[in-house]
Amino acid sequence: MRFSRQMITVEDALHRLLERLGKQGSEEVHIGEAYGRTLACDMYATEDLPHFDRSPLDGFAVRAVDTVAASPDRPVRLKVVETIAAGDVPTVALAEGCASRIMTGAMLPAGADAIIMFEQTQQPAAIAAEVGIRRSLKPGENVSRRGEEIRQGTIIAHEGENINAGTMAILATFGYAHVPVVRKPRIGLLSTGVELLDVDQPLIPGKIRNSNTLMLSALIAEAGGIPLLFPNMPDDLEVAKGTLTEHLRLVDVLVTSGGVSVGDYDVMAALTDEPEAELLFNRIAMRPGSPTTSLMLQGKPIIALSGNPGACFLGFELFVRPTILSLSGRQEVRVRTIQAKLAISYTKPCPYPRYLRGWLVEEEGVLYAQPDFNEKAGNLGTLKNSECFIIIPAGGSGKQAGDLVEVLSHAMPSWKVREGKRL
Ligand SMILES: Nc1nc2c(c(=O)[nH]1)N[C@H]1C(S)=C(S)[C@@H](COP(=O)(O)OP(=O)(O)OC[C@H]3O[C@@H](n4cnc5c(N)ncnc54)[C@H](O)[C@@H]3O)O[C@H]1N2
Ligand code: MOO
Ligand SMILES: [Mg+2]
Repeated sequence: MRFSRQMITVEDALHRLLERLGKQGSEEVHIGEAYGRTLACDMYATEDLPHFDRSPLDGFAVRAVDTVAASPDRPVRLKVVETIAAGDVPTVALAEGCASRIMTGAMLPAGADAIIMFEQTQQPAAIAAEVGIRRSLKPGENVSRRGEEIRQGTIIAHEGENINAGTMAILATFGYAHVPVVRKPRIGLLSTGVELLDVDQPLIPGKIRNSNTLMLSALIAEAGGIPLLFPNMPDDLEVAKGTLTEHLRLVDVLVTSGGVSVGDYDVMAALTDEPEAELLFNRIAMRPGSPTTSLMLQGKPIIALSGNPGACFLGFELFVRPTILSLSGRQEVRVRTIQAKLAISYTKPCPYPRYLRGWLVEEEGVLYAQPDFNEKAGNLGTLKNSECFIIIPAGGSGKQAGDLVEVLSHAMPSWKVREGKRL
């Protein structure tokens, strides 16, 4: 199977993987820890919002009927009976000809049905016993009514929603000190290859330092998973079977780097031929990273990324990020693209869609996709500048500068670009 591989599309490969993912349980976290997590159930308004009639202005609470005759030339004079600050409960009900000083956010006194802002009154000092009302008001004018924004019992956030800063605000408003969230998936991570040295080891001929593990660990955490780093694995099939089986007990998904091609020591490819492994895919119509592989072992998915750093990075965005989002309970996990104009021509022919690393530039209101010149799968020096993948479709002779291309942007995640109608 490692040599006679069946090629499938990126979409089919992702589908095969996603349908094998289990469901994560939920946990309660303090709201201070909830940012970026996924809500595990629908949340409801525990009260009306606002939960009392309140003033949106600094001014006077009045009875509109008392102001009917008011004009700038002939202000109506009302007796000031109370000052109400935000947080106070008013103690005096307004009788005919009376007004209360009231601050923004404060509760309306009984009898009041309109608010006039200070600027539209004549009132020399804060302690004055009278106020001149310089215009007439309609009943209800400038009053924030109880429940006008949200009614008690309404759904305020849905299961599967990402908890962003706005969600934090609404959950806090309704008193949710603890929030039910989907448990973060534990993503095991290891690199294969005897050529790999640790970051603190001196270079010796033929060997390289392991850069993929740290890169992937950062990406996993950023995507919302808990990375569990395991030691590098030698390219030995029997060792691999034992080691991976052990690791899989501790994680929800295992991500590996390297050993997926047809080389003599490509251990992850060899593993897919073993009876205990169930192959999901091992050849994808894409460049780089066509040998990216996935298999089930011990009932759990392994995503085996290419060892080439550029291909490894792409494999993460196409397969691991959606896996983490899906396990995190997110409803939108599909890798969606946006359109931009290709900044320079790319004419290298390719039998499969090619994902060029690059970045987006806005020039005079037009979005351009700028490919990196250093796009070989084995190159890693410019990975840090790579903010998107520019998709050059298969066949033909590439794309010309100015042509519209699909772009998969991880700096501006395309899964955050909404589908559907504008308001
Ligand atoms: N005869 C063929 N050879 C290759 C083919 C092919 O179709 N036929 N495909 C090529 C393609 S495409 C890719 S992609 C690579 C896939 O390689 P592997 O996933 O098997 O990865 P390795 O062989 O282990 O390593 C490849 C490369 O990456 C370096 N590497 C590995 N791990 C790390 C790490 N953790 N950090 C940094 N760099 C790493 C490794 O030293 C190699 O240079 O196969 C092609 N070959
Ligand atoms: O597709 Mo490989 O990923 O060329 O390096
Ligand atoms: Mg190899």
